[in-house]
Amino acid sequence: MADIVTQAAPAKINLALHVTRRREDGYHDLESLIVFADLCDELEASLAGSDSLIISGPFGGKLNAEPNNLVLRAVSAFRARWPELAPRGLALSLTKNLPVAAGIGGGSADAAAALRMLAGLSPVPIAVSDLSDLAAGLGADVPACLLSRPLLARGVGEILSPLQHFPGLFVTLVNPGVAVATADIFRRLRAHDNYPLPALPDPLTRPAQLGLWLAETRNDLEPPAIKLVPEIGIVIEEMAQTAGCILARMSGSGATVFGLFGAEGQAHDAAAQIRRLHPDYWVGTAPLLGAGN
Ligand SMILES: C[C@@](CO)(OP(=O)(O)O)[C@H](O)COP(=O)(O)OP(=O)(O)OC[C@H]1O[C@@H](n2ccc(N)nc2=O)[C@H](O)[C@@H]1O
Ligand SMILES: Nc1ncnc2c1ncn2[C@@H]1O[C@H](COP(=O)(O)OP(=O)(O)O)[C@@H](O)[C@H]1O
Repeated sequence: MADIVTQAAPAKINLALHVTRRREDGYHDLESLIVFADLCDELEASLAGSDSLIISGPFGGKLNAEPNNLVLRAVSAFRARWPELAPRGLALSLTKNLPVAAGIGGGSADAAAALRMLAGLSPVPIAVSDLSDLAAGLGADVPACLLSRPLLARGVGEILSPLQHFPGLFVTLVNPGVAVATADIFRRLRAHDNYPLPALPDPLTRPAQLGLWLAETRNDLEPPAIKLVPEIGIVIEEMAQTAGCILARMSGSGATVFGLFGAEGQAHDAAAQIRRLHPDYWVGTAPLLGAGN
């Protein structure tokens, strides 16, 4: 093995999210168009006698390197499944660039990055598809994060259909600095039986096709989240008014809001505008990862 291995953990964005059913187990069936932005946490590791984790970066202070950290949970789950294929210990270092409990799946992306890293270190090949059930056991978003490419997610997030085509687009992400617990938003959700997503254009290659489709969709978690954190609604309105914005919406259970743009310059201008209005908010801009990833 190289002395140090690295894995990027890209931010997840729910471009559309319809909640279609509340299940007996308390979870909800969803239909979601999920994409990933080239804005990432970074996971690094080197071989060691036992596992350890240090956390740094802009949001490192929001997390503890305790056994319930999703990176360590992913390593434990992998080792329990394939004891003979996992290294004896890993000295892990996580650079936390993404806000925590923000609806962009940072923790899920970190867990998925840890699983991909361990699969890559295994002396016997392990396909990403072999990691899916381990991933689902760590969180509803982890299977999607394993793939980190545009996809449709169904069930609680474990039934995945990767898209073969996706237009080149840019996002501006804005987080008002309020952590939102996913379970809290599902608990506040009143309408559980919403209509499913409309069929996607096939092939989906042009931004205009996607824009028309998105106009027919929603994020069903947005109303309860705005009730809890009114800043979300304000940022959505501000983002929607920026030049070239194809869609302004909340991702996941919030509180991060995204603006979708066809041109990088438009996404940067929107970011600058939001930063002027809210100098204390986290604002990021990036291209979306394509279907070829
Ligand atoms: C809502 C979504 C949309 O992508 O994203 P986030 O806002 O968390 O980023 C995901 O479904 C979240 O995935 P993830 O964050 O991995 O969720 P989990 O840890 O498995 O679940 C946290 C809690 O959310 C609720 N939950 C989650 C997923 C789901 N389909 N139905 C639910 O009711 C459950 O109460 C669960 O206890
Ligand atoms: N490595 C990690 N990064 C972020 N959150 C983590 C991590 N490990 C555990 N968590 C916990 O997981 C929860 C969800 O975090 P996150 O994935 O950032 O939010 P969301 O699912 O809303 O996008 C938080 O309460 C956080 O404390």
